[in-house]
Amino acid sequence: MSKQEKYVSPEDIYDLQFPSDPQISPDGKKVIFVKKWIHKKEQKYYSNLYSVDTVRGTVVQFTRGEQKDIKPRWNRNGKQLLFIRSTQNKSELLSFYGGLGEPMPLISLEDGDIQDLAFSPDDKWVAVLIQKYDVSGEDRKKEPLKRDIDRLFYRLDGEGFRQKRAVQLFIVKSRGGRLIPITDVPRDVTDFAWNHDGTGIYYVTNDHEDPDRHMDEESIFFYSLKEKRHVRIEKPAGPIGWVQADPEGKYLYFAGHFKPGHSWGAVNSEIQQLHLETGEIHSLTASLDRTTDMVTLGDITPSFVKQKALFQTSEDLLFTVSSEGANPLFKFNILSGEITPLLDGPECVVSFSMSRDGKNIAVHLAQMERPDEIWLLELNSEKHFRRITFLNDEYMSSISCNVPEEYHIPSDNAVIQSWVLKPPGFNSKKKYPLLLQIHGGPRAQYGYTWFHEMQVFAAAGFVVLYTNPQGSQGYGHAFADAITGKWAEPAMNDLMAAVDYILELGFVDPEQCFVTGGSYGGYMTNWVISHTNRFKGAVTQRSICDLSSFFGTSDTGWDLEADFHDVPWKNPELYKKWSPITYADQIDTPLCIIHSENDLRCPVEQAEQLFVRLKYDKKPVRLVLFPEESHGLSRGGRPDRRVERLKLMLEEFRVKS
Ligand SMILES: CSCC[C@H](NC=O)C(=O)N[C@@H](CO)C(=O)O
Repeated sequence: MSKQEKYVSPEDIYDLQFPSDPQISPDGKKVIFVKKWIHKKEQKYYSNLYSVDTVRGTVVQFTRGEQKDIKPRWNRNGKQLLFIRSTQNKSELLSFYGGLGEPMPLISLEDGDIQDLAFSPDDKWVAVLIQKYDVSGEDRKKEPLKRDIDRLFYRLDGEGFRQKRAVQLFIVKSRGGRLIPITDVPRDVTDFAWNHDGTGIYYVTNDHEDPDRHMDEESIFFYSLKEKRHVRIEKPAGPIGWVQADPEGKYLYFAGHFKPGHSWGAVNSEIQQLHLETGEIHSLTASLDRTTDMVTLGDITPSFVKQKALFQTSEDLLFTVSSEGANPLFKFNILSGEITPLLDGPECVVSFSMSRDGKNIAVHLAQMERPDEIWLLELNSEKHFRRITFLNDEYMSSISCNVPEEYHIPSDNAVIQSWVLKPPGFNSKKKYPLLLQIHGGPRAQYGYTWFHEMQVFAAAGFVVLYTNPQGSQGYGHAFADAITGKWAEPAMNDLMAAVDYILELGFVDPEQCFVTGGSYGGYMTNWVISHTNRFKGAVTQRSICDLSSFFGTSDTGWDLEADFHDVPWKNPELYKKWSPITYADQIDTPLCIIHSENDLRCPVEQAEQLFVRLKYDKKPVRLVLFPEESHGLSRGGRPDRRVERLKLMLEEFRVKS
């Protein structure tokens, strides 16, 4: 087989390299990053730290072994590097001092998980977030005799029954010593930041008296190390993504909004500047009408990464937003209020870090042309952006694949950004089968990432169409909010407009159109096939078909109230109207239902209901369940199950085409 004849296959996830979290040294000379890898025999993911020299480009493996090494963080003089290591039985905060030798443990826990860390401004202390377990040691693996549930938010997808002990903030001396607890709050501390001079720490928690019914009403506190006192920072109610102190100590910055009670993502998360003396709050990013959350979806690119805004100088704050399939990097000047783009190409800044002088910025970048790599933005006399890792080049040169083409498709009230990925060796005179992919969220976006799943289908001969219909994030508040109270409309209209548009181009066989989607995308797949017979086959994944039962069985199902402004027992008709299962008798499209047995976000009962209903009616339906897996099977599930899922979808569509 010649080099050009090898196409992307499901098994290629074993060949891909997954870099993330680049942390540039204060002098800008090297970047430490995390590289995730798959242990094929064990079918597990591990991660190690690597270092790349920003001048010579040499890459050195910093840590080795079958563990998860994450969150490398430099101190300010660049002499110490801390990171978190998780093994089967331990969670450790490890320290490299002087860059040589074996890392030494600062904290070693067998009864808890270390989740995050940050050096104090003088480097003498480290603040850490830790979740201690309810039970430790071997007992953790045993099932209890019974479970007494006394709260609404008692399970979390990917985790299971929630720990009773919340995530708390601690500090420890950076050279080692006793772990000192800072918080003892009933709910998780979800973010924190040292203040400008290291005399205290800001932290975020939900201290609402009914936090589970008010998950988007979070508070910020300041803990003074000298006075040993917690003070609430007054602000209007609303969710908070992260907090950041300013270098002068005058303001506090955080990401969020003040419209609680809205569905997640329907309102933009904006960067808020709070004047610490007057309490005045001002949104820095309102004029952009974009969310600062990273909501671009991918199956090898991480989504929903928390990236704080970082001060480049005492006047310039750097931050990212999600916009039109991209995640540009912007600079906000505190004095002039001017916002200037630093990176605004068709690409996604997933995360970034800065050298001490702010002139070198290490970027985890996603693009459509290649799987994610680490890049360096140099802001000296001229702006220079260059790639400094080439981890996936060997893989990319071994396969033949296309870059998606972008279309802007008119629909009733909007223009829908869409991408078409053509099969390798595409010939416009031929007619190809079409696969419409529908994303979940719903307030998320497809965008400029190299998407393994899309490439697999293109390699198998499909024209893959993926779009951001109304309800997606990245096009402003009104666009994201357009599906509120409805969910299926106007998204259905937009999706069909996109299919019609592509059919008009003449290279798709209208008799060979297929549809798939996951989560909300699965909901829309169910909706599509219960409202049109134009598709020859469908695969619905981790889907929702009955909003009413979803309300009570999903880990956060009651959040639907924010979307539908009502609850199912008071307005059953509304929930029925927008539930695809209501229209099940209209489904004639052959359907394959894929669901993970441990999906707590869209519980397996959703798949079961749809399957039994269609099977009872003798409709062409197949149910494929994946044991042990949670909602995130397609991007973080056991590797062989990820491969199997793709293979079975290919088989489903191939048999029918
Ligand atoms: C709002 S109900 C649950 C839908 C789910 N949202 C968050 O978990 C969803 O659509 N998820 C997407 C995006 O993460 C998915 O692809 O799983």
